[in-house]
Amino acid sequence: MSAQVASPASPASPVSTRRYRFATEVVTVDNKDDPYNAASVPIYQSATFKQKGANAEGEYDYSRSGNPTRTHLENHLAKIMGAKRALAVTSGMSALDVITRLVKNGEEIIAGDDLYGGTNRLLSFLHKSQGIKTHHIDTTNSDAILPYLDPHKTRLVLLETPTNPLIKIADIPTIAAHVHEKCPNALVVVDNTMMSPYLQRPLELGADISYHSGTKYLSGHHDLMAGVIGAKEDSVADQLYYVINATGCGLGPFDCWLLLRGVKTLAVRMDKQQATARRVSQFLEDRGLKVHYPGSRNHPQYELHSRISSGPGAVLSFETGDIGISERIVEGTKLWGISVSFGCVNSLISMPCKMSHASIPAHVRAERSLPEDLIRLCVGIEDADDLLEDLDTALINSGCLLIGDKLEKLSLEQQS
Ligand SMILES: Cc1ncc(COP(=O)(O)O)c(C=O)c1O
Ligand SMILES: N[C@@H](CCSC[C@H](N)C(=O)O)C(=O)O
Repeated sequence: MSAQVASPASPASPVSTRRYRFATEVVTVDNKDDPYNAASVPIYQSATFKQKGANAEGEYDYSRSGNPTRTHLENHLAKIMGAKRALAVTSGMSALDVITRLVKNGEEIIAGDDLYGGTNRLLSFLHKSQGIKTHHIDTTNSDAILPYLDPHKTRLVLLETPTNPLIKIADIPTIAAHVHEKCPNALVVVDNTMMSPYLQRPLELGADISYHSGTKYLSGHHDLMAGVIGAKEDSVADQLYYVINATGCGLGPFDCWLLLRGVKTLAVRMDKQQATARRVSQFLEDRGLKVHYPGSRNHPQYELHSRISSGPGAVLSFETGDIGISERIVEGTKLWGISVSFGCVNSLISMPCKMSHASIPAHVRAERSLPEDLIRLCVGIEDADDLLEDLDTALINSGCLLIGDKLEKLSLEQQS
């Protein structure tokens, strides 16, 4: 791929339209041009590609600009995301960094007030380093954005839905319609990491760009870092590609290969993880805990989420009302690994305020009503009964008392 231009005719451009259902398309990687009919796309572990002559540049010259393994991955991702073109970069944060480079000095971003800690950090950094302001709004209220939309300033509207970690839902079609009506030059960007393209399809719901931390569900095994950007229009994809080549954050061949391998099992992994997550959510609600999960009919936006997605996914969070109890629950589990991140085949447990969201200053977390005792669960593919038994033991041993079916906090006297 030429290093000089963001070529619309680059090998990453042609995208076949989806012909089969998702579970079929995701496992069907187009490799028909392979000279040896290799069943798995090879890893082109090469930084450079030779030319036949000084004026005879081939399809690829340098892996920062393009690499055949990356092209296969990007074409496959574009197909499953319903994107005109997809681009693979070194992490989810790198994907957001590339996207925010479309914002010029003096322009503004609008984002949610519940969002991944690293995203908040990057937006704060943009403000400090370049004066690019972000307005944080409540994305559960589709009209909350209206006073902030400015056709001369608004460049990006960034939605996480469900949000990390409070699992709030944004009405993508309604918000996108507001944005496009009032600010024709603004781009609606959806972080679709928690859902994956299997469960939610932002580009079909009105977004201009959808991006993912490929570190999570797309790869599924926590063995690589990656970011994926899908654009609805070639003109936007060309600008993003230009930034990727200019800054050198394209994903390396081995990680492209790992991601291409991992993504094939996305649908089966997600089905299993989601089925168990539904049980975990019910189990916690039955014990009287406040659970945040869009698969629960008690979630305030259950109907909305059911309209814009085809499932609730496998990340949920819950409150205990007491930081000490939460710590004991997290540390009392054996099967649930204490770890940041989600989307892995192994189940994980964490306390966002101490881990993934610790970079958000405590007073900002408080202003945004992020509970310090919140526990986040990322449900894996283990046996569901084992996971529930492990959680049950940790709950009982945490200082909670089971009264009937409900957990009650033990008084200090009772604990001693
Ligand atoms: C919702 C969300 N978006 C983006 C990211 C960033 O992804 P990465 O860790 O791959 O940079 C994360 C987590 O890190 C996340 O939770
Ligand atoms: N130390 C890291 C924390 C990464 S959190 C990863 C993931 N998005 C999650 O929500 O758990 C950092 O500061 O970025």
